[in-house]
Amino acid sequence: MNRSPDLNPIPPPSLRLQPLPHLTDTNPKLTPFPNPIDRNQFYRPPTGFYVSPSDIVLRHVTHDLSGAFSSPSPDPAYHRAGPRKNVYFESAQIRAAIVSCGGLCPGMNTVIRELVVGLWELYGVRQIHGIRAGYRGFYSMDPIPLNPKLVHNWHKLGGTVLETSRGGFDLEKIVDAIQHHGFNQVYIIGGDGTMRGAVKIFEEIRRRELSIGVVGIPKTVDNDIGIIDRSFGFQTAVEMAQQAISAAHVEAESAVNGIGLVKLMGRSTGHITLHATLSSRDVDCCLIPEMDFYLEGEGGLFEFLGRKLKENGHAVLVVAEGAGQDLIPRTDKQKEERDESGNLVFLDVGSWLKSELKKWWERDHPNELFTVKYIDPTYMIRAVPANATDNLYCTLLAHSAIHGVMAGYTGFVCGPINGTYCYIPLTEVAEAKNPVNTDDHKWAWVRSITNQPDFTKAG
Ligand SMILES: Nc1ncnc2c1ncn2[C@@H]1O[C@H](COP(=O)(O)OP(=O)(O)OP(=O)(O)O)[C@@H](O)[C@H]1O
Ligand SMILES: O=P(O)(O)OC[C@H]1O[C@](O)(CO)[C@@H](O)[C@@H]1O
Ligand SMILES: [Mg+2]
Repeated sequence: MNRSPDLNPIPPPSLRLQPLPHLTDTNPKLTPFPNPIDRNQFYRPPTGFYVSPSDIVLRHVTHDLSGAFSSPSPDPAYHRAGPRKNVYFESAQIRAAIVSCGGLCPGMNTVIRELVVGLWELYGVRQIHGIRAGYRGFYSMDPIPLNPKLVHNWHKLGGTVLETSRGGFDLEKIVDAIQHHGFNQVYIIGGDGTMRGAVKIFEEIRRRELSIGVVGIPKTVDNDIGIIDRSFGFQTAVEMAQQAISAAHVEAESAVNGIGLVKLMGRSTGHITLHATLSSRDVDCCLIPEMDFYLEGEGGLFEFLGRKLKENGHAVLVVAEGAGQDLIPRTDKQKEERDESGNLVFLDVGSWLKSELKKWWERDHPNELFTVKYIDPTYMIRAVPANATDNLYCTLLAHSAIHGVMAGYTGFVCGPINGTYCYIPLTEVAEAKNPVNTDDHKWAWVRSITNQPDFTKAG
């Protein structure tokens, strides 16, 4: 790790600045150049335009002055993102590669577009290539040359024009292909799995002592990546989920003993479900993977829904796809089933709940009307273009990534921490998870809105 005070300054003892890998760690002979933005007619950098390595962002901005909850270890701090006075690449020598991996997320195309436009306009890069269909595309398909004209309207499109895939991670073949094509900047857009793969690519590139910058741009509609404030596309997805919840509410309200059931994305985290619940106010019960629940008996889901139907005549239930997976009966084959990336394949908690609800009602209220309307908007909430806020976020992310790579940093991720864009070591992001904290005020707020049980009594 480059400990030169120029690149990784020594912070005061109360802070722990997370050092960033730099190309000069493995190639100390690399020399910096003045940033070509100096010559950019639109920017003409004013004083204070460039960010210096001593500009840092604190991970925690809230502090307890009483000291009751203060931690004895120093607070983590991160390098602030932004253009640096010096860069480690000559524009004409740059060959950049952009790849998108994993599931879709609103804003992927915006990030790609802005990487292309930013590299081209800010730094005069002309060799920019898109890698098709995720990691496997490095070694199995020809790269696509990209330019601002080609990508100019991509931010209006959902999905990823470059295409994406799961699986296909072959480290040797990927790094061989990066070398073969002469790429010296690699921009990797993806979720937690992608970031774990990016760490391996970064480490292999270091092992081979190649001067190639690797940056991860965290993409996860589930918002399951830690440290950063939130992932791009998440807000768009929450907004889309509102439509499904509203429809479920209308359907439930218009039936006798109507239940509106909505399943939302969220493999291991319930952020979409939680935020959609809090914004909608139509939800009577919110089930997330971080919280166990049970159906029968005192304090169970059926008892609660029965009470809601009696009081209001209808109820709306929103469930994250990863919730209740332990309750759904599985065959031995289903227990082993994984997708191409090794993620466990989930059973449909919505269909299962719908069928269990019907069985319960027929058993306990055989002569009363009852309706469950199940809405599964799964792909609709992520296959849309980003909203305005997410679009802006994607642009700033892409530009932050470019500035960091140009400055010679590598093996890092960019993202907002407390509203300020930062560079975070890739290894740290690949390990950090972001579960919903069911002990904090937000979850308490959900429970106060819904009055749902805490499911702590034995089922
Ligand atoms: N531990 C790992 N090491 C190397 N590569 C990995 C690892 N985990 C996942 N990958 C690769 O990363 C890519 C994307 O992984 P995955 O399908 O899990 O999606 P993701 O990046 O987590 O995105 P999301 O979950 O948001 O859809 C795949 O090509 C997969 O093979
Ligand atoms: O069907 P696909 O493309 O594998 O994606 C589904 C998964 O992708 C995600 O959106 C992100 O991991 C999960 O919520 C969901 O389980
Ligand atoms: Mg994932």
